[in-house]
Amino acid sequence: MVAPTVTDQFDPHPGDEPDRLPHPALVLPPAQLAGRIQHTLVGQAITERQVREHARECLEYGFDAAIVPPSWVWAAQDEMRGAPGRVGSFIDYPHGSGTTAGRVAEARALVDAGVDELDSTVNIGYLLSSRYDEFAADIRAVVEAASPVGVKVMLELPLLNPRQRERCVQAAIDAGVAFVKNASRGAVGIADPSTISYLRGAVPDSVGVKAAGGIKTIEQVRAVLVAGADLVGTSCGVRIVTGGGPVRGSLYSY
Ligand SMILES: O=C[C@H](O)COP(=O)(O)O
Repeated sequence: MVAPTVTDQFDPHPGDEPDRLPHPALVLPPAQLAGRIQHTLVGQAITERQVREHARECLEYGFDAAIVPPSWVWAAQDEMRGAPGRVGSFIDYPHGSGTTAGRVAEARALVDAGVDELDSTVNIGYLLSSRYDEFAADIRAVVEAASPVGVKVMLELPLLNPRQRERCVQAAIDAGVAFVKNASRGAVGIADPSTISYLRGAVPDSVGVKAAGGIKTIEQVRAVLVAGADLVGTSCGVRIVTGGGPVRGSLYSY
């Protein structure tokens, strides 16, 4: 599930000294970074028409996956039937304050529905209450329920102090997550390169890093990829790769 790094797929001058080359994320045109973007549709009033349009956009621009609300996975899958696109969804979004039993049931239902990708909130309230065992057990339960689909956990790092960040990341690693993600959405905090770089340094190479939260420009995408992100989650994928289109996203809708 861990994607190869951007560097793996780009060698503009074979034989040159690698350290003399700019990072590929800085020089590739926006359309060629679409494969790093998880095209995300979140919100309270999402309609079938929007989900189907979102799935078509995923195919048209070559995004890594279309991420849609749990109840709409079937519609995205239907729209992408026969095409190589991948469909993902999210668990207990956006707050992560549901019961472990409910989150486990949601994970199982989504896996049974055939999702390719799963992002999960974590119960950050447990962590902030120093209930570390409950916090870790909840992540483990979701990871086990989702298997064999890997889980990306949204760690809500902007809400945590440095010690809490360490505990949070370690619990995710110990639970066997596939990816760590800095935050669930822009309303929690805008993804910034220093946080992504922290995450990249805190997890082993076998764990991917996804940057998300208020990413609305190609410059932001380039910056988080250079900082070590493997994937970028954003509600503004089309705008980012085309330079036009509406600004969307949880930053404004929550
Ligand atoms: O993983 C993707 C996030 O939900 C997108 O956050 P955003 O709505 O702030 O772009």
